[in-house]
Amino acid sequence: MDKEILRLEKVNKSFGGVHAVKDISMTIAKGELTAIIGPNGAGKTTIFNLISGVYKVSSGDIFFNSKSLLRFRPDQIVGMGISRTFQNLRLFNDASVLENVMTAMQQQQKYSFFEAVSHLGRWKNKEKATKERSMELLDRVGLADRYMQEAGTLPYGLQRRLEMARAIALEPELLLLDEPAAGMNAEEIEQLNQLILKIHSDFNLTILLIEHHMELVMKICPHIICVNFGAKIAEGTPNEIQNNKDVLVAYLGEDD
Ligand SMILES: Nc1ncnc2c1ncn2[C@@H]1O[C@H](COP(=O)(O)OP(=O)(O)OP(=O)(O)O)[C@@H](O)[C@H]1O
Repeated sequence: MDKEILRLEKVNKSFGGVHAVKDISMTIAKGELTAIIGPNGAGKTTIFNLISGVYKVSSGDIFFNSKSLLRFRPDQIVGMGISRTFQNLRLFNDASVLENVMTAMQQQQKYSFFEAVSHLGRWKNKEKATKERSMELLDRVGLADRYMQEAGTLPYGLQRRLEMARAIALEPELLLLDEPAAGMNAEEIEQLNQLILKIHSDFNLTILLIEHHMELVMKICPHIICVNFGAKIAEGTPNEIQNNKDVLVAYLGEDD
């Protein structure tokens, strides 16, 4: 395996009586495009919430670039190089597409209000540079022609695209995508697959994505991990996963 970027070691998470994540271990190599799949309620989003520091593990450890993440807050974890999207979009609906990306980019640059007022000239230059870089990013994700539009008025598929642009604006090494295809039609999903492949190579990212629908990830993710009832039940290539008995059983009876 190439150099490891993320490792989960025997991670457990319980909410009262619900054992949502059971003894999960996994290793993601730098530059990989990996999917975590599993039926509804399998524990996928909880795994993301543990990696991004939203929840604390009940036991086990999570390493990013060989450093344990357990004592860091979510904002510190973003600063270390992990950003994410959410199943339920978190955009500034009344702000423009460009402003949405600029806000994320400025968060990453971390310049304070005092710096802004005391170095007005420099701040203006930064503002200009941020705007240019945001436009470049919007161009890469195919939203440049919509930059003035209010985010909330974009078609749903494009709102998901914008949310991805905001996550990329935080300049992550590892990008976590939480069900990026949720609510999309077949054509939007095909476009999304192309976009994920493009940002993966354009931005030199490691991508870990969660998906409920197995067939969506088969085309684009060479490394797939399947979870069910909180535990890892299979890991391998699309071909190995497709032919894994436990995976087929986990998905049997699923009607959507
Ligand atoms: N904050 C919480 N409090 C209590 N239980 C929770 C909490 N978050 C998740 N759970 C429970 O943990 C289990 C796993 O949920 P999780 O959302 O991680 O599954 P999922 O695989 O992401 O499902 P989906 O595909 O429906 O999003 C479920 O039984 C869920 O009800």
